[in-house]
Amino acid sequence: MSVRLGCIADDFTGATDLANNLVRAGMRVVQLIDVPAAGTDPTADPAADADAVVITLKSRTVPAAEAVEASLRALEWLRAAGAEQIYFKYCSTFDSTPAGNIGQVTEALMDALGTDFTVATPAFPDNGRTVFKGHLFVGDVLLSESGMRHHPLTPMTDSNLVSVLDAQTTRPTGLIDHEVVAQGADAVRARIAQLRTQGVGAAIVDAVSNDDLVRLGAAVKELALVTAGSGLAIGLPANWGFEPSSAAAQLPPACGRQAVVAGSVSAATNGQVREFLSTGRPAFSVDPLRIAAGEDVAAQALAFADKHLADGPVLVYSTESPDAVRSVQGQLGAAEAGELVEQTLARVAQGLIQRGVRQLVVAGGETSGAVVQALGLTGLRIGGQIDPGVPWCAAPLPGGDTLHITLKSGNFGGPDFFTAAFTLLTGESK
Ligand SMILES: Nc1ncnc2c1ncn2[C@@H]1O[C@H](COP(=O)(O)OP(=O)(O)OP(=O)(O)O)[C@@H](O)[C@H]1O
Ligand SMILES: O=C(O)[C@@H](O)C(=O)CO
Repeated sequence: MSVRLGCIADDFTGATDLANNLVRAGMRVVQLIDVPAAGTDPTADPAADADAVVITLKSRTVPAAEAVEASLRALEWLRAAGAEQIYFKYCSTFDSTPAGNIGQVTEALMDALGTDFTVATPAFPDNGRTVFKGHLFVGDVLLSESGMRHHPLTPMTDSNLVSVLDAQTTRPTGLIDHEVVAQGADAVRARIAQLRTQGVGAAIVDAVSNDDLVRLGAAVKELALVTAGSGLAIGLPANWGFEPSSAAAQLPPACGRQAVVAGSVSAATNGQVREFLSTGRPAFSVDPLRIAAGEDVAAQALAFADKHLADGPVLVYSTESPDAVRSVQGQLGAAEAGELVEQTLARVAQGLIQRGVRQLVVAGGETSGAVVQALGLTGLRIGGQIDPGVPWCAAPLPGGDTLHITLKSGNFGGPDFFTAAFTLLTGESK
């Protein structure tokens, strides 16, 4: 059987978030890290029995030309695997800047697919992301009033997604508003036909509930390309007859030591770090200025971990308040600080695996990308959901052992995520 849905995710936490929603909507999903090497036969690999394949890229904050090139390579592979529809997954907070990459990648995929129209919606109501009149809300506040206004790489200061996307595209951007979505799939299809005659390339779609996403899913059945956060995955699989299922893939039993590596500076991760510290468990703070000064901070973190790993989860974090992050960025530059921290945390993760960690929580999309690449993981099996958008996954390590890993989006997860995740995995009470 060939792949129904081919997905391209612009970061690592986002890819597992999407895979999780597709699994829960009844699809068998394979998540691949990066595009398989040229010459790999798509029918001779695990994608052969998958209903959906999610290709994981780290293309959210790289220069737009690089993101386009990687996305087109992924598209080519997915089409060769037989994908009938393409899903470009970006962040539920629409993380991008006028320089990209959501609009630029969307248009490149449209051109390659020879299609003149697509939809765009980051709505994910289960995680408080709703879109109304084209404006994105995070919980009860507009995007521009949420913690995302301080994001170190993609500060989101405009909540009007029509204007945000329009600044990134050559074709005009339109809106399918809630009044239309509420009327059902036929009304959405009629609006799409109207927008097409007006030359609109992509339309932001309002959605404030899962029912809206189900209606939208049915309406976009015939589109070659859809673009969204993970929420639309709630509504799409039904187009092929899949039904929601709570039977996520069973992962093998977890063993080994436990650790958390947090490089996210989002509001939810800040709360989770505070909560972990309040329990008195061992935690090591990574200071970017020390890395920049030439100290071997990764070695210091691992020496700290050596003392505590035998007693339970150890946290290594660079998570800081927005003010502290701004101050570091002012001294080092935002991209440079990000890169230094990511590379250090990736080395820490490698060292933790060498020290017997087999249950690893990673917080932050960019951070997850750096860690997964450093660990040489090539694919993830999706297991049970810890919190909306965050499943446990399993991956073979290059040495043959199984690593249980969860890639937590910066703003996802409850306050006690860093301990609750292990409790769920091992079935032990706290
Ligand atoms: N103390 C710090 N000072 C400056 N930059 C930091 C600091 N800690 C982390 N960073 C950088 O900030 C960026 C955080 O991005 P990341 O994607 O990992 O987290 P996030 O944006 O919260 O998560 P998500 O993308 O899943 O929402 C990374 O590049 C990281 O290296
Ligand atoms: O959509 C989201 O918010 C997440 O899956 C994500 O992409 C965070 O990086």
